Amino acid sequence: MDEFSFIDSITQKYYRQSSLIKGIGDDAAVVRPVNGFDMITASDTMVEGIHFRLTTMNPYHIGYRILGANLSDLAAMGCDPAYYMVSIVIPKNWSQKQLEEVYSGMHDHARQYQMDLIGGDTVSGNELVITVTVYGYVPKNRSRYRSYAYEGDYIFVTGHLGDSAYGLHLLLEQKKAENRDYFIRRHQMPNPRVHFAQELQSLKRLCLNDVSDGIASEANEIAQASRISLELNYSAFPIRPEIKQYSLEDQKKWVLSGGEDFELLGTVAKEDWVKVQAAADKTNTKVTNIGVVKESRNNPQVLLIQSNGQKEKLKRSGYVHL
Ligand SMILES: Nc1ncnc2c1ncn2[C@@H]1O[C@H](COP(=O)(O)OP(=O)(O)O)[C@@H](O)[C@H]1O
Ligand SMILES: Cc1ncc(C[n+]2csc(CCOP(=O)(O)OP(=O)(O)O)c2C)c(N)n1
Ligand SMILES: [Mg+2]
Ligand SMILES: [Mg+2]
Ligand SMILES: [Mg+2]
Repeated sequence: MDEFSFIDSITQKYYRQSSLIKGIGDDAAVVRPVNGFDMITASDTMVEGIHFRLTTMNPYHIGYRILGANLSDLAAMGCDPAYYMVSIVIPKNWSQKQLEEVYSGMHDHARQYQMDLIGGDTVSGNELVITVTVYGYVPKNRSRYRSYAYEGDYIFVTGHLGDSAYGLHLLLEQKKAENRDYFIRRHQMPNPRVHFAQELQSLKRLCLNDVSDGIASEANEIAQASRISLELNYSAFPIRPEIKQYSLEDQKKWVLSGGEDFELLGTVAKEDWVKVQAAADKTNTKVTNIGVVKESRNNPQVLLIQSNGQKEKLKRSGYVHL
């Protein structure tokens, strides 16, 4: 199949979003945003050998996960997903079927949020590299910045931490384990918290960051951006019992800096905590209060309170590319 029939094959028969004027097929796509909304855009890349190996993910998972990583950034801005664009470098030894599976993973994930594929680029090369750019809308001035944490806020996190990194560990070590399939699925098919964040759009102020590199990293990003300190209670962290069976050192490696949880880390005024709990109930999302925000303008940092009450400075220990 040549490049042009490939593009034909991935073009949607119809589009779901009413703000789309022109999708795939011209020099660029055209969107007419609705008044009263801000447009949000984010981009993430997956590279063979860095984000996956053919032993850790099949082509369907690659598609599902790359859209998931991008959706997670949209969720962290509190936004409604609308569009995505895909730029792909395809290795010469990849079959048409493998390529179709990558797109099928993206399509299936996109359909859950009524997103449309509106463009991209196709190039051949030596290893698979896929970049997805997403677009969405948020009611004017309701974006959820990392700089929105205030002294006295409750800190919360969705879902469980460490599942994906533990799943990757089981895949790489080819280990048998209790509920192995669950952890592997959490690695291969993440569940970004889009609906939960949408449900909170009525809140005037909310600070959100998605956990892609590891909570140690994202918590520090919030502390720096908001110029406050986060005090986190390790004993309150939502960690699966299968992970808790391991030594504290192993646990922390997965839970604090394993990355790819694609959960949301947030802070909210104490009086709005009940609204966060209600949004969690409504969208079937687990949410856990894991600490409080402290004043610290001159020395923003993250402190981890151990089960014995001792406080330790939590450094930015998540995944770093360069
Ligand atoms: N190569 C780049 N060129 C321009 N902006 C970039 C580049 N890489 C990252 N960014 C921007 O830097 C910020 C942080 O990026 P990143 O750490 O990848 O965010 P996230 O972890 O949320 O995906 C974002 O605003 C992103 O758009
Ligand atoms: C084979 C393999 N080795 C290691 C990892 C772990 N890993 C790769 S990238 C990454 C961090 C998340 O990716 P990044 O591109 O930094 O996402 P972003 O923060 O930009 O959303 C992690 C934990 C993996 N997923 N697969
Ligand atoms: Mg990124
Ligand atoms: Mg992010
Ligand atoms: Mg990201």
